[in-house]
Amino acid sequence: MNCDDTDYEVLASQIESLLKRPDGALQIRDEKTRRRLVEGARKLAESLEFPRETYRRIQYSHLVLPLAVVGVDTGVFSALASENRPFCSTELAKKTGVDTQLLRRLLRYYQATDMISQVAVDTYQSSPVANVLSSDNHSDSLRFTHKITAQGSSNLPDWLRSIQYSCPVGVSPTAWTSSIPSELDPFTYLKHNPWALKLFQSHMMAQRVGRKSLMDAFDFKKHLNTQDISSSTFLFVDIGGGTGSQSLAFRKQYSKLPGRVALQDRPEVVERVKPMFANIENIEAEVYDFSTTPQPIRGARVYYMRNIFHAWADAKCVEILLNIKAGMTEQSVLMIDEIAIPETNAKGQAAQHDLEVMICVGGVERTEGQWASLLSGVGLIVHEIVKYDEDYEDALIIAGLA
Ligand SMILES: C[S@@+](CC[C@H](N)C(=O)[O-])C[C@H]1O[C@@H](n2cnc3c(N)ncnc32)[C@H](O)[C@@H]1O
Repeated sequence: MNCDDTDYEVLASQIESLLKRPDGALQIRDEKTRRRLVEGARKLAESLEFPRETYRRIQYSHLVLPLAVVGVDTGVFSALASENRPFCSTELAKKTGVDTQLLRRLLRYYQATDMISQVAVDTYQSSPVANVLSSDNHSDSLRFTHKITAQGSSNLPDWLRSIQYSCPVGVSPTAWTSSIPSELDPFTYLKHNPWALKLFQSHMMAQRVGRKSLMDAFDFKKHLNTQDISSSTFLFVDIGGGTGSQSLAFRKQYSKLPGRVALQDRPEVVERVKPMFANIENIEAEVYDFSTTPQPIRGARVYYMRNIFHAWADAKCVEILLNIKAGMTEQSVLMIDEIAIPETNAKGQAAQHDLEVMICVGGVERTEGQWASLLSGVGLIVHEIVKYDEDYEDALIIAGLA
């Protein structure tokens, strides 16, 4: 027994027996408890490490992403996930065309990093994570991070030195575009590289899987000014709506409300979305540039923007906000669906997103205070900040004309 009364032998045995249970996490029904355990176990594991072990963990972290991409590209993960049974390396080599000797080394790494499990000598089985990595959106999301964000993060030390460690918000080229290198701004680069746009859109969708949905957490009907709504009223304008997931979710959830839903985005994005909207009533997609053009739809009830402002510096956000404000009337609200970072104890997810947008687009995730001052600077007043997913610091910032 230790002096702090914790019997570490017993604790270690309990943890080991929990780990032997198949699908252990699924047995914890209470989500709050599950998340507390995830966070507690992670912190405990890290606090138990000697500094030399932490150093090695950090040093070898660069292997995880490229090796996961190899697992996706070779079809190793999807081959394992195709059946709920173990496979030996020769069978997997036949299925994937990967040399058996190389495959054995890869499989050893995947089991050591818990991407798959090993059930006997030279015998491996899929795991929940390998099953997820086999899905198209997640595979492409990994490829996006590998081909784009990771190029920028490798370049980060040199890039930050080259800008004398100044705050890189709005700095162009970004850590990523200077690594390609490209003179194009990030979104124009995507336009000229359809392969990258496809990966980016998959990344956007995969990032949201399993996260709390705004449509479930927030009752738009309660906040919508539904007076005088007619079939021609614009209810929900999804500015920079991307793949259309939020426009579609809103239309589905409020199918009984009369009125129109519109998605606005760049031409190459609208072109992809239009066929998806073709057979759905009261939903449309139009080309609109929020940087240069005053909002053409006047008096919509909700102007909704998810993950837009974090790509831009304050000066550019002011231009975008003034363009939206030009369309707003007293009946309108602006709803910004983004991270609002707390001043203390920000979660890892939010801190990671902040660096991702810094690297890729020279952007920034803002604190609640930064949101309020940005909006008041253009004559908009924050009515309410609804935090709907504490783990990601996801928030809905609702503002109206001052
Ligand atoms: C990070 S994505 C967010 C997409 C979507 N709102 C979501 O949350 O899934 C940013 C979106 O802004 C669009 N965008 C970038 N610059 C734009 C501009 N000047 N005018 C209109 N849309 C723009 C991009 O094409 C992309 O679809």
